[in-house]
Amino acid sequence: MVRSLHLFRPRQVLQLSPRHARGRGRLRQAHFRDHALIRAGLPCALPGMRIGLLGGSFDPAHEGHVNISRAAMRRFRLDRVWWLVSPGNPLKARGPAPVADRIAHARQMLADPHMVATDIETRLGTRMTADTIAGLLGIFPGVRFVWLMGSDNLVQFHRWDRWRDIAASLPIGVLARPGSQTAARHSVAGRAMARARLPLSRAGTLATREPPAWVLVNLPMSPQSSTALRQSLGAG
Ligand SMILES: Nc1ncnc2c1ncn2[C@@H]1O[C@H](COP(=O)(O)OP(=O)(O)OP(=O)(O)O)[C@@H](O)[C@H]1O
Ligand SMILES: O=C(O)c1ccc[n+]([C@@H]2O[C@H](COP(=O)([O-])O)[C@@H](O)[C@H]2O)c1
Repeated sequence: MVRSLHLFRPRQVLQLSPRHARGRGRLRQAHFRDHALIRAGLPCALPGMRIGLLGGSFDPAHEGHVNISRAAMRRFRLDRVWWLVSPGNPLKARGPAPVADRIAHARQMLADPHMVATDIETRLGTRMTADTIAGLLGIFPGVRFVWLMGSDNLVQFHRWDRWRDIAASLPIGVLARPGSQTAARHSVAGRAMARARLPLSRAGTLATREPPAWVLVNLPMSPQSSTALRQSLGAG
């Protein structure tokens, strides 16, 4: 574990340097003071590995998250899926449960060693996905990251900070969620990225595609949601 990382304040840790603008995409790769130090507290990843990043509040984690992670591994031929348990969604007014509690519960949900629940955003001091991705691209050069999201997230993706830069920086795998596939296809981001959409038959190549590239896959869907779980816990 990286203890000394917490001595840095987030702004000091993440410095987006123009000199680091090269790379696969348009997000400037983050220049961290000490990549080795930060990497020591993160999961291991080697150049060439295909890693899916599932960002979320996980408040709490549920079978729907596990279901799409398994599907993403299989359909996009990923080596790993990392859950990025968010310190707090920038678009959600209500703050989630403490991040340590959410991570502990998320880890209990995961039995597959190829999937890990991480506190990467807490370690990097990032909240905006664009900053998190810039950080990871800088720390893990050569790793083929894929951003994963449920189709409900694509519907409001155009409200995310620098969403076009995110789409230009890594491929995106969208997994069907009940009730939102059509809205996702017709969303602002879905229409803006229409020409970069891959046919389903190419989903297995997603991780090696130059961004922008995305695909929407169907799967046996799970109706689970954290909101419903919180409500049933509240009612209980
Ligand atoms: N049942 C599901 N099917 C498909 N995708 C899902 C499902 N549940 C969550 N996701 C996706 O997982 C990611 C993280 O979701 P999140 O942690 O917000 O869970 P949630 O159930 O959507 O929570 P909430 O109800 O609080 O909004 C998002 O990309 C979301 O679209
Ligand atoms: O960067 C942004 O502007 C942004 C806005 C909304 C959501 N996100 C990310 O989207 C992911 C899903 O969030 P959530 O709360 O719907 O689980 C999570 O990683 C958030 O940090 C990111």
